[in-house]
Amino acid sequence: MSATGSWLHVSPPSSMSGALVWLSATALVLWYFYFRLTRRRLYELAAKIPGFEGFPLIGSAHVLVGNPNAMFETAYSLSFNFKEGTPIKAWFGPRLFVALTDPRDIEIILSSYSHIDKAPEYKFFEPWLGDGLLISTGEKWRAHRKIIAPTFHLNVLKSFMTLFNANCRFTVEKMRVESNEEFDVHHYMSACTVEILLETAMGVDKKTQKASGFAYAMAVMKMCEILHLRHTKLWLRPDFIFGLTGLAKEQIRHLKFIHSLTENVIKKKKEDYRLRKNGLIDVNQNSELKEIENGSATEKTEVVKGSSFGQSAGLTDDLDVDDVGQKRRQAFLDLLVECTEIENVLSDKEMREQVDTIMFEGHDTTAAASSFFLCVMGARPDVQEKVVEELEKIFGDSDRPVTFEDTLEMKYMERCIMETLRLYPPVPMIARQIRQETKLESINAVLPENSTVVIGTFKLHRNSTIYPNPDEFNPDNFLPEVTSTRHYYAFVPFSAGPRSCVGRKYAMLKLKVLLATVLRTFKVHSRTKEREWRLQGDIILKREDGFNISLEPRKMKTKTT
Ligand code: HEM
Repeated sequence: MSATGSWLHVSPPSSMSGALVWLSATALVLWYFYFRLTRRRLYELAAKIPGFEGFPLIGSAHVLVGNPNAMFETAYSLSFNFKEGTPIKAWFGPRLFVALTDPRDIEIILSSYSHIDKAPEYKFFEPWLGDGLLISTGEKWRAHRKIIAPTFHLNVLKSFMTLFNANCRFTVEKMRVESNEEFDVHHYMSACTVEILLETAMGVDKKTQKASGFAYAMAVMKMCEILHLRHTKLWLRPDFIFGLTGLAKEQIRHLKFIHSLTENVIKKKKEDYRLRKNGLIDVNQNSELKEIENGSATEKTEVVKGSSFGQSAGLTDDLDVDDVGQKRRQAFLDLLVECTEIENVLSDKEMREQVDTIMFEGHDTTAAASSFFLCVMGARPDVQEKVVEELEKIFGDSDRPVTFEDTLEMKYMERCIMETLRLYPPVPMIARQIRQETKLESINAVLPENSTVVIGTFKLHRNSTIYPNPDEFNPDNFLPEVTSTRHYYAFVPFSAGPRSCVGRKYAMLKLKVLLATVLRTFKVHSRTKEREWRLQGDIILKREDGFNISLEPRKMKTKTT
């Protein structure tokens, strides 16, 4: 017998392993008590919040086991077990999540500069968006927001009108091939919104790009699916496990493609900048913007009523500051290049992160919004006819492009866009990490430090105590006399407060030009009623069954330029 064998013989395996099991169990119990003790305050505060207690250790994580696409609808139906507007808690492993759907509670979080930290779930975006505006926090976020917000000022947006029109007309012409068959309109909307972003905020000609807008949008869609899986499947959260899966390889492939587009855009822009600096190409590239800056355009400053979302109820923020004439206004990437090349306030890496962020946030959200809008038009011919009547009043028989002034007249269409964003908010929820105990308004309870707050936008927008018949599409929900009496935080498709969407005015203007161009050209039909749509909330709200519509031409070809 070997020496090892005799040693084993002296200490029988059963008693050895028994002792080990006993020791481990004792250590585990002690650790568990210590763990509970250090979190006593968290449990005390959580006990006052209604919701799901779940099982020991895993909480409600078992709910996440099913089909990730069905999860959104499952969570929504579970919320009906509680009184409308009440905060709802759920434990996922040791983490406490509290969903807020009362406007008063939502205001406490969104209006505050203390609650600007994003939840840890946003970190899965990092390989893609780095520390861009969507994810960053603290001083970095503040400094970058100050640089970026003015690039979406109304005067910059007005200078994009020609490009909005040209790209929307181009898309509409492409859609003619669909004849009367049903097709997924989201494909067209996402390609169009990517290309518009390239040509406006980024200021590059889409034809100079190797990849098509559609290919970019598809890679983004795949990335959202992967991120959604990481959010919902707890075992995919640790990087080392995720790294072993095929999904990680897929992610690398999609990111390579996505980043190559943004790198190309930046390269092109920097080349143009250097040529301009050396006087080799025209400095006044964006002549429309130049005209507006010089004051040769119709008006210098104005208060825009209606079309400029976010100015209601007297609430202004960094997008609404009107200091035109004192500051030179530039489009997004023009300014960022100057910040890296001249002012040195932004590194190349930071610039790329912001370009990736704007490319993602700026296209997928508006693609979803415009697709939902067109599906609603198909499902509600009565509403569609009223939108078209308004367009006919504005344009008559003319085939002319949409002007900024026209968009101010599209009041009914604007209400329909708002109503679409109410029922189908492209960002159906937002999550923040709470760094200090925070008293709630709707119930006598306090959010514990380090809990995760979920702003349940989709649920909030369908609260029957705020919106009568909440599931019915009713543009009158946005009549001025109705909105003026509603809590400002009862409608937050663009979030609100200091971290609200920087692109909201851009989005509203682009949506009006795009949707007016489609509806001036086609009558939209849909075979399915809204109640039959299957919604999927993977980062951006979508229709799992596809945004299927068919088109009937209203008139002859539109001009493509
Ligand atoms: C219908 C269209 C849009 C909707 C519904 C929408 C919605 C939102 C929401 C809800 C947030 C807050 C997200 C969070 O806190 O997790 C947000 C942030 C943001 N959005 Fe949008 N968005 C839209 C269009 C755009 C466009 C067109 C752009 C840019 C061109 C844009 C750029 C951004 C950026 C950069 C942020 C981060 C802001 C910050 O944290 O300071 N969005 N958006």
